[in-house]
Amino acid sequence: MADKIKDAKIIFVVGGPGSGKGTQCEKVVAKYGYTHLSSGDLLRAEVASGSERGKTLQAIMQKGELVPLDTVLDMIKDAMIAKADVSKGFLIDGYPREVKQGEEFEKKIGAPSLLLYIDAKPETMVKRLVKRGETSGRADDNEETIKKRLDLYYKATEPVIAFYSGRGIVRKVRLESPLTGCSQEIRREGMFVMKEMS
Ligand SMILES: Nc1nc2c(ncn2[C@@H]2O[C@H](COP(=O)(O)OP(=O)(O)OP(=O)(O)O)[C@@H](O)[C@H]2O)c(=O)[nH]1
Ligand SMILES: Nc1ncnc2c1ncn2[C@H]1C[C@H](O)[C@@H](COP(=O)(O)OP(=O)(O)O)O1
Ligand SMILES: [Mg+2]
Repeated sequence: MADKIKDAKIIFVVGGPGSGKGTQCEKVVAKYGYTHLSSGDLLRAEVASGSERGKTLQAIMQKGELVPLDTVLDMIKDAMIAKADVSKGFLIDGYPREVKQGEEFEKKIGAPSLLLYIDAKPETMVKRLVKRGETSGRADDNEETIKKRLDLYYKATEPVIAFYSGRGIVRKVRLESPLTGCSQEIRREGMFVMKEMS
């Protein structure tokens, strides 16, 4: 089974909570037909199923903490296998959250060819999540949990970017509005990323 995804093209999508990972992934899917797998969405689907495992996960996510590595990695792997025959590549959104998650993914599945780093200012992320919380129904889109998620992002997840920068596969995407404030260099970099996807 796992053989099916042995040579799959893998792109990690990393960024803070509310940085726009899901939004950017949708654009890449529309343009390049990659399969989008969001660790948070997979976990929320498990919670929605009402399973015992889902209840345990819900309690962790509500506090803005990370669920156990094995749980999330198994879910991603199963989802990849299910899509292997129809997929030209995978956008893995929200994973790795810590360097150890990246190492385990590479041992069990394979190495990423790119890491898209969705960068945004902390105040932008908080603002977007508070706004999203008005309608999202997500238990973690409240100010207290948002602050915890942000702290954990800087502590645990930012080192992931440094780790993969050493391999030269990190591409930074910064799309904070207004877009007119975006430098030429960043625009070019954005296009470079897209070219590598096709
Ligand atoms: N103004 C603006 N809003 C954006 C942009 N990208 C995303 N948003 C909004 O910001 C919120 C968060 O975006 P998501 O794509 O859900 O972010 P995420 O990184 O997947 O967040 P998590 O699901 O919390 O991991 C949503 O309400 C989006 O509509 C952007 O480029 N500009
Ligand atoms: N790779 C991962 N490892 C552990 N926990 C994860 C995970 N991805 C998601 N989670 C859990 C903890 C997060 O607070 C929660 C929501 O994740 P998310 O939808 O990616 O949102 P965010 O990036 O805003 O924190 O799910
Ligand atoms: Mg998301």
